[in-house]
Amino acid sequence: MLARECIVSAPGKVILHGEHAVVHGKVALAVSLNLRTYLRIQPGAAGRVSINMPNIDTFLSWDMSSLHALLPASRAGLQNAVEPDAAVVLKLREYAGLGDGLEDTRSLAVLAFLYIYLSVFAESRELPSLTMAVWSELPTGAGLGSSAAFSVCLSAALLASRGAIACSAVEAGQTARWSDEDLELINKWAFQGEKIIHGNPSGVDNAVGTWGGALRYLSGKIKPLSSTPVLRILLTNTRVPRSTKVLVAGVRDKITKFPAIMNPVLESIDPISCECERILMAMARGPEIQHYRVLEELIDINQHHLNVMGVGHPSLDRLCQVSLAHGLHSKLTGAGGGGCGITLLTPDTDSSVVERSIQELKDCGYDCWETSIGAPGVLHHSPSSLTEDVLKILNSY
Ligand SMILES: Nc1ncnc2c1ncn2[C@@H]1O[C@H](COP(=O)(O)OP(=O)(O)OP(=O)(O)O)[C@@H](O)[C@H]1O
Ligand SMILES: C[C@@](O)(CCO)CC(=O)[O-]
Ligand SMILES: [Mg+2]
Repeated sequence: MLARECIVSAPGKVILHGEHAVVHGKVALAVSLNLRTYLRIQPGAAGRVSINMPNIDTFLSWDMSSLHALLPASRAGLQNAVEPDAAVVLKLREYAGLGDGLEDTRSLAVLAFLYIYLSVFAESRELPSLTMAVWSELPTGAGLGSSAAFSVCLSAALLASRGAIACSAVEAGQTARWSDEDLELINKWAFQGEKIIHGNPSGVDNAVGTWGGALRYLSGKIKPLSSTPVLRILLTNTRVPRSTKVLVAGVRDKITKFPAIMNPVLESIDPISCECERILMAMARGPEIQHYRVLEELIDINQHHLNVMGVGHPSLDRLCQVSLAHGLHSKLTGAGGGGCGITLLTPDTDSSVVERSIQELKDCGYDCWETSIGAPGVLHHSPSSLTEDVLKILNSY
């Protein structure tokens, strides 16, 4: 049985530049979003573990004795988040009665839960009864880091329940952050969750979900970009469903098939991200309209590269065309193949142009809204710090 309930949240993210290339050791620039995933675990009915994930229409409950049989034989220790191996994942799949289709990414959330739950409690050999509920403001599987926000929440809540990171009660109406050391551990386990959901993640999405703000990410090295200008960004969800796991695997296959063509494309995306970072730093010292012109060009150049990598989609081409007709520049964000795109709004963009663009994109059947970026990373919540809507949803399970 758990000692008490634990409520956490983590933000989604927008990748400005470097998606896909970052999986292959190139730089990515990413920022957190003001849309969050909320997760609560609380003591459950004795002898049962129940998970409620309304965003993906998944509600499951297991008997504790059957879960005990799945505990890994080795106890690698909490500090060394262990990579899920294929045999373990297969065993969990069979246990949960899940098919092995690449397409059904929803089932991967169940696997991520089982894997982190069993691993985190493996050492104590005592599995607690619990009930988990997750609710997200993020569209699922649309390029805004919903899988990472979910994995970060899962990791934080389970580590806190295990007593592996601080879990003191939060004052009414307040939220609390964890120490850097605790955040490192949350991020390590969230990365394992992402491995189950993405196959071969770079780690950039879970880093943003954990630390929040703006950051530069390169091969596991995270550099916070503390002085970035306030950028106005339009987010468009084409509502075309896609799976990051499938898209990342597709890019890997293309690189294997055409290394001499694809490696230079990756090499060329790297300086796009670096140039963007340089401009953002210059803008933080004093933004000029010329900086925005460069950012717009970088967006166009990167979008072409992403198309060459095979992660474009006609719905994203349409987003680029519609926004460009109003003088605005867009690119896909996240894994592409549908999902979301970003459009840069500049100080010389008239508000009527923004309104017309939003309307035209909505007329295409897309969701479109101006977003705000730079939200805090993973948070520990008191129940009264949640909005009534979120609390109502979490309380209904
Ligand atoms: N709120 C949620 N509840 C349960 N599972 C979730 C939730 N949000 C995301 N997931 C899991 O993440 C999967 C979607 O992850 P995927 O990586 O394909 O998209 P994304 O993270 O939204 O986009 P990107 O990786 O491009 O930023 C879902 O199918 C599900 O397994
Ligand atoms: C496509 C990708 O680069 C970003 C997905 O948000 C995958 C990853 O970095 O893990
Ligand atoms: Mg994802």
